[in-house]
Amino acid sequence: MTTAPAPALISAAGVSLERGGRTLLTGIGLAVAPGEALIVHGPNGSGKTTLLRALAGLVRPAAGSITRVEAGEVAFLGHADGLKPAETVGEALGFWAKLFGADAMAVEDAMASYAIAHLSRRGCDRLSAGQRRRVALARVLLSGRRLWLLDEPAAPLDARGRTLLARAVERHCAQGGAVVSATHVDLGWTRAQVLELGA
Ligand SMILES: Nc1ncnc2c1ncn2[C@@H]1O[C@H](COP(=O)(O)OP(=O)(O)OP(=O)(O)O)[C@@H](O)[C@H]1O
Repeated sequence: MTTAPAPALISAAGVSLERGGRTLLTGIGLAVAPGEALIVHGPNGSGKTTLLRALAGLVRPAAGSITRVEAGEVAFLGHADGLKPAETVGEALGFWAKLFGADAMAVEDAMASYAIAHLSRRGCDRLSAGQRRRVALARVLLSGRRLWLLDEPAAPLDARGRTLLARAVERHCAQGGAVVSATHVDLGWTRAQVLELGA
């Protein structure tokens, strides 16, 4: 007996997107099932962020349809890291852990995943751009949500940070999660599907 393939966590069919009255993208179709990653690649201004925001339900398509798992299963990381300057890294991750129902062990794991344990007592206003991004990515990990939508997750990350991100994505997919990421840099996710947007 053959088992039916798992339904996609997110899919889009015939999607058109507009910004400022201008058509940006047309005929976009995609499907990302549990265990899969999709990279949306393209140069500056090609519409990657707009597409990611549409996939997250933050922008309404001008045409076509987008189907995704319920909002409580989606973790969206935009360009902004969303850290409070007055909090330390440990306080921030502790707050989110509580919000997501994660325990102290999960916080430790998330910090270890992005090699930020040594920053636990540092104020978020005293982090470098790459360190802030690592903390924001640790928050995505802590969320325990199945579908990650990541907009330029690696832009400020160094080579080590990108390797850690690739490993976290691989683990997430191996556990039945799925990831869609917009990027104009090489993420090194060798098994990901790629959707190439034009200039
Ligand atoms: N609020 C807005 N109003 C009108 N046009 C916009 C708005 N935001 C973005 N655009 C335009 O939409 C196009 C796509 O922008 P978008 O941010 O989706 O591209 P991107 O591929 O993510 O770019 P980048 O790599 O620079 O982040 C650009 O040409 C941009 O000028």
